[in-house]
Amino acid sequence: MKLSLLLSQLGLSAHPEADPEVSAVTHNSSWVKPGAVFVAVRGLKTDGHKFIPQALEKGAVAIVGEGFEGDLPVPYIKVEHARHALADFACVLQGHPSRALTVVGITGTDGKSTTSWITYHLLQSAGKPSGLLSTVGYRTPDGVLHHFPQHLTTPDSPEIQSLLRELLDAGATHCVLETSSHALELDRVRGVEYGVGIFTNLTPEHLDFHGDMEGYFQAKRKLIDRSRFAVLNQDDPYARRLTDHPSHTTFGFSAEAQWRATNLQEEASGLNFTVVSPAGTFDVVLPMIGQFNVLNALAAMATAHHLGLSIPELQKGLASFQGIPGRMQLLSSHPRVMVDFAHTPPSLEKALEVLRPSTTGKLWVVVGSAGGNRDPLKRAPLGEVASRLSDQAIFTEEDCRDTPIQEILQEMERGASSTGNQNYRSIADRRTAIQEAIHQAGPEDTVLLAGKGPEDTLERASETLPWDEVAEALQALGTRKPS
Ligand SMILES: CC(=O)N[C@H]1[C@@H](OP(=O)(O)OP(=O)(O)OC[C@H]2O[C@@H](n3ccc(=O)[nH]c3=O)[C@H](O)[C@@H]2O)O[C@H](CO)[C@@H](O)[C@@H]1O[C@H](C)C(=O)N[C@@H](C)C(=O)N[C@H](CCC(=O)O)C(=O)O
Ligand SMILES: Nc1ncnc2c1ncn2[C@@H]1O[C@H](COP(=O)(O)OP(=O)(O)OP(=O)(O)O)[C@@H](O)[C@H]1O
Repeated sequence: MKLSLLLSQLGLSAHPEADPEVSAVTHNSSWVKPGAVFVAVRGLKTDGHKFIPQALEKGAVAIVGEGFEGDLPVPYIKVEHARHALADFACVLQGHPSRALTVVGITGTDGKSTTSWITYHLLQSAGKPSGLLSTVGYRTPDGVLHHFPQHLTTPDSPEIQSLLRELLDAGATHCVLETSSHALELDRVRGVEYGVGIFTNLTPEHLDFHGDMEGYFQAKRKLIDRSRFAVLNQDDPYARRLTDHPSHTTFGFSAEAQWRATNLQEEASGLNFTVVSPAGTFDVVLPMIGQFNVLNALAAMATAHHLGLSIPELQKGLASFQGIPGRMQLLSSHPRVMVDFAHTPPSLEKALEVLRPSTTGKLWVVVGSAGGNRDPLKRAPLGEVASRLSDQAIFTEEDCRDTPIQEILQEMERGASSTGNQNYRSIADRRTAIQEAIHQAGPEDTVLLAGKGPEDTLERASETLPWDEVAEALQALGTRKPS
């Protein structure tokens, strides 16, 4: 697109001296490719204007900024708000893809990824070709999971707009977009037109960035304010403040919620409950662990119903949900084997606490701690949590890198010994440790394989081995003696 056309679509005046062809826009000088417009953003750590020379060296054909003194060999466009300009340029370059998609935005402190994945699955399984952008990666309508080069929940506006374009071109009619408070505050989603906005909950997090809870709430509420339809958690006091939205529904356990769950039963194979809703009263099965997932499922169902799914489609979709790769992923029921990426003491604690109530037999955990310079102080606390909250803990390798594995295992055992329990041992080889746990577990036991989750490598000394935790677990289940 010619720069003059781009500028005219944005209501900015053209530059008579040159009219280059523009192929992309970016705020990061190191990502500039020939033909790109570089937008200099005054950031929290540094000022993008300092990197204009680097952007020019890399082939930028125009510069956008809030104030630059000096001569430039390419057109310079002065704007009041560089982050707005970044998003606006990206929307125009990609042809405003969100206008042709039904976009579902999901925000909240917890449950964004899970709710996003369930919503995507419900839409897909009802035949609505959909895309998904979440912390875990993005999925195209063919179901393939791709990973972002950056590890952000919601990437920057040029990446969002080009992904929405990619999804539209791949035939998507709907897109589920996990929308972080950082993205809302930093205008990464400016120009995205949301059909539905879901608010899961709000508890203290990221207060260094947002200042206080009110600032955090005000950032999150932007999603709801700009969505045509809102899906709000009736059980959450912050979400309840948004019920003045002119077109909304609510979900929760409380009696006032329009979409509510009753008769909840948590079994080894998952959650069974009855949904009472404006669409009707019906039973559902969700193959997930953790009662908070009932709320995530209710939000996803309320959204999918608003977008036209019938009760049988909701029931069928929920029952066939396979979880998020490596996040409390349920692989079998007897014994119940779960793969989860929990690799810090608090996340391991939470995972074991979630599994305990629905474990009728023993609770096993296989867990390691990374080597190299990766947080050596967490090794003993991980051992302590594993021993305190499980019945049988097996300590093993987890990317030990150049640290001798025995050193890591001794630290984990030292932490475990502080509980006074005798319920732990170490098996250095991860494959053997997984086999041992799965082979020894009784049919009513739960085995949590923690720490690796969806990672695809295992780093051992100077070697990087290919690794697939789910495949390892399935292999061990396949060689288990029938019980
Ligand atoms: C705190 C935060 O969100 N920071 C974001 C912010 O960065 P910033 O303003 O500090 O940027 P800066 O480092 O000061 O640099 C200023 C400008 O100079 C540019 N620059 C800098 C260096 C250089 O060599 N060349 C260059 O062009 C930068 O690209 C930037 O445009 O603006 C950047 C551009 O939009 C973002 O990429 C960056 O996200 C950083 C990478 C980040 O880690 N963010 C995390 C905290 C985040 O956003 N997390 C949320 C949610 C997490 C959750 O819910 O758990 C997420 O959506 O992932
Ligand atoms: N609705 C919920 N309410 C409270 N806690 C939840 C809820 N859903 C999930 N959790 C907890 O939060 C953890 C993270 O869930 P999820 O990945 O869905 O959240 P998230 O907001 O997307 O976070 P992230 O962006 O890090 O993925 C889960 O492992 C679970 O322990």
